[in-house]
Amino acid sequence: MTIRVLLWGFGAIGRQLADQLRPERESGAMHLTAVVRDVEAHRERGDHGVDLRPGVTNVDWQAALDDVDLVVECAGVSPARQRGPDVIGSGRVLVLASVGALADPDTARALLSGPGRLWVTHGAIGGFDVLASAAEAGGLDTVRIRTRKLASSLIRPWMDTEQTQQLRRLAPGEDPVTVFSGHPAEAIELFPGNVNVAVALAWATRGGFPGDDVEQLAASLQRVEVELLADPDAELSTHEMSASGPAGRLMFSFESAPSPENPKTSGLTALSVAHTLRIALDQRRSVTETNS
Ligand SMILES: NC(=O)C1=CN([C@@H]2O[C@H](COP(=O)(O)OP(=O)(O)OC[C@H]3O[C@@H](n4cnc5c(N)ncnc54)[C@H](OP(=O)(O)O)[C@@H]3O)[C@@H](O)[C@H]2O)C=CC1
Ligand SMILES: O=C([O-])CC(=O)C(=O)O
Repeated sequence: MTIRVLLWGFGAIGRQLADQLRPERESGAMHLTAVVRDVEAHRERGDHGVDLRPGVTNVDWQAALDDVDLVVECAGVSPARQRGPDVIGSGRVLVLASVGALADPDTARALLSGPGRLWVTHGAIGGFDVLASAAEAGGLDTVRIRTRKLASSLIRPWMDTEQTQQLRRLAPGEDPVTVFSGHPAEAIELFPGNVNVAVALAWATRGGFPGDDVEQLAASLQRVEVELLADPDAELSTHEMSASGPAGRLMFSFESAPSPENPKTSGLTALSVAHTLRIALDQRRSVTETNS
């Protein structure tokens, strides 16, 4: 049986993901379709073995959804908030790359309340098994993440001229500039393409029992502390995480090669999405077999 997967977002992550899924595509186990805003422009860039179809209007979107079994979001926090609840509402599985969408409590509630199933990717970072185990046992008091990226990738339209110039002029060898310090929900509003990892960390360390997810996540988003640095020497995106409490002191450091197509995004993200998608498919298969 061929599983029909919809890629929602066909940029750096979507294209790298399509390449990662080559074995499934070539064996006929999976068929990939991507909804894009400009089919011709994407065709010129190469389709990576994926069918391209327009995804501009609600009608396009609904038709695409009707034709697939499972959706992989790699479009951005704002589109994930806008259409993610429809995917879950349709009863389909949704694999989420823009984990920052969960920082909004209404979106989190909609994405977690079914009837579809949400899979949250670990994205550009990891170590979530041990962090989740410690958090579930009440073993963490502090959870921190410090992310360093190239200054040019952190310039945002809302910055004033002075801040924009400061980031533009930051030269190799100079001290990094802190562009954000606070909690993930505020960070993701300001830097939606850069700190999904911080919301993913809050999700992983929410603790509690299944069923309390939205409330636990809200508390966890208040506990996680985020620092985002514009670093002129950050050739690789780096994420340093630390957590401490009765469980001990846990430290993780990630220096990830950039995505082949988008230097802002760590290449590990698409690998995480491929891994999560394969787990989701495996689980779906075993449920189908049990029910048949
Ligand atoms: N969890 C994690 O660790 C990480 C998560 N991310 C998340 O993944 C997202 C995608 O990253 P990346 O692939 O590098 O980004 P890109 O900018 O390379 O690609 C984004 C794609 O999404 C499409 N898109 C954007 N807005 C919409 C919309 N409103 N409706 C439909 N399609 C849309 C774009 O379409 P078009 O081609 O038409 O412009 C493009 O194809 C990021 O925005 C971020 O939220 C990223 C890095 C790490
Ligand atoms: O790719 C990365 O290094 C992390 C990132 O952009 C995000 O979390 O949004």
